[in-house]
Amino acid sequence: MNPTSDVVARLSGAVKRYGSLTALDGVDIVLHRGELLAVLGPNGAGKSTSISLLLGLIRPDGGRVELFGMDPQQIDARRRIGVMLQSAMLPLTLRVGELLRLVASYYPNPRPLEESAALAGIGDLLQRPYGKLSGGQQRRVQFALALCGRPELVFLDEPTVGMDIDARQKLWSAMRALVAEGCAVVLTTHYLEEAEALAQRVVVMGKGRVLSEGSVDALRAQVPLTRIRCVTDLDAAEVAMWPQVASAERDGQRMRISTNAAENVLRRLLDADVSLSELEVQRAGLAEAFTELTREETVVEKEAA
Ligand SMILES: Nc1ncnc2c1ncn2[C@@H]1O[C@H](COP(=O)(O)OP(=O)(O)OP(=O)(O)O)[C@@H](O)[C@H]1O
Repeated sequence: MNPTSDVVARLSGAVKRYGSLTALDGVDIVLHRGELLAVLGPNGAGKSTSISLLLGLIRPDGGRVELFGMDPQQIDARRRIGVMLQSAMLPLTLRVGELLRLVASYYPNPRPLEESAALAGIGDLLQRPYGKLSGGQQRRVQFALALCGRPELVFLDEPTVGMDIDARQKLWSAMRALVAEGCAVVLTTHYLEEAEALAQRVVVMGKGRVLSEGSVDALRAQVPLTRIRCVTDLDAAEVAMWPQVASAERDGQRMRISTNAAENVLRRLLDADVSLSELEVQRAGLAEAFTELTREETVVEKEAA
């Protein structure tokens, strides 16, 4: 277990209501020094609301919010964080270098401008007016602004939306570099492969609650399925009846099988069809675990209704 002194941010039983809508219904989230926590969940799950509470942008109707053990609205807590939200309202006429200098000046021990620019991959944009940049370039500048104060904790709310694959990969390496420095990162994303590639821990939210929390591996283990794909003449309906086969479907020449006992099913497949070819075996990923977790919530809701 991490000692309490390692905790950089915490929501305890956080409740937030908007009129009759309960956006957060008793949310517990703890973030430790130097870890990347991915917060996942469908639209409206409460991810941004949780971040807004931790940033002190809104106040909870119940529960507690702590940033470095302080109220998030305290300036001493705010000086230790960097933020990249979904919508940034930045002066369009300022040049990127000027923006970086301005934001860095709010912090007691900022990075040198060149270092921030290099980390975010915007060294060639410093002389350009912010308003003249493409959407993806503006996102990279916003990332540079989030890290220029040498923060101990960075909030990244869907940071790679609108980025091409190259820019996304670069941002991933920059996030890894931040974490390697000991910076904690809270990342919300709809790209599950992003969480899978970067996160030490994942929180899955749904309808204002935390549905599941743990390492990517632990989450994936909640769906202990393996996918088998191969070219075979076997009858899918027959294979679907085999013990430990969850499903078997035909997709043209190929068959797709889900199982929780891959070795046994593979042995039987190879025995049953000596001409079987193009075999692929893959563990279920975070995407499947996520779908399963958020689906269960719907089932529980139906049962409760
Ligand atoms: N200022 C507000 N006034 C009224 N309702 C709000 C407000 N902010 C959020 N909500 C509601 O609270 C719930 C949670 O919203 P939130 O933005 O936290 O979800 P999210 O998980 O970040 O979603 P997304 O993935 O779409 O960004 C939603 O039902 C949303 O409509």
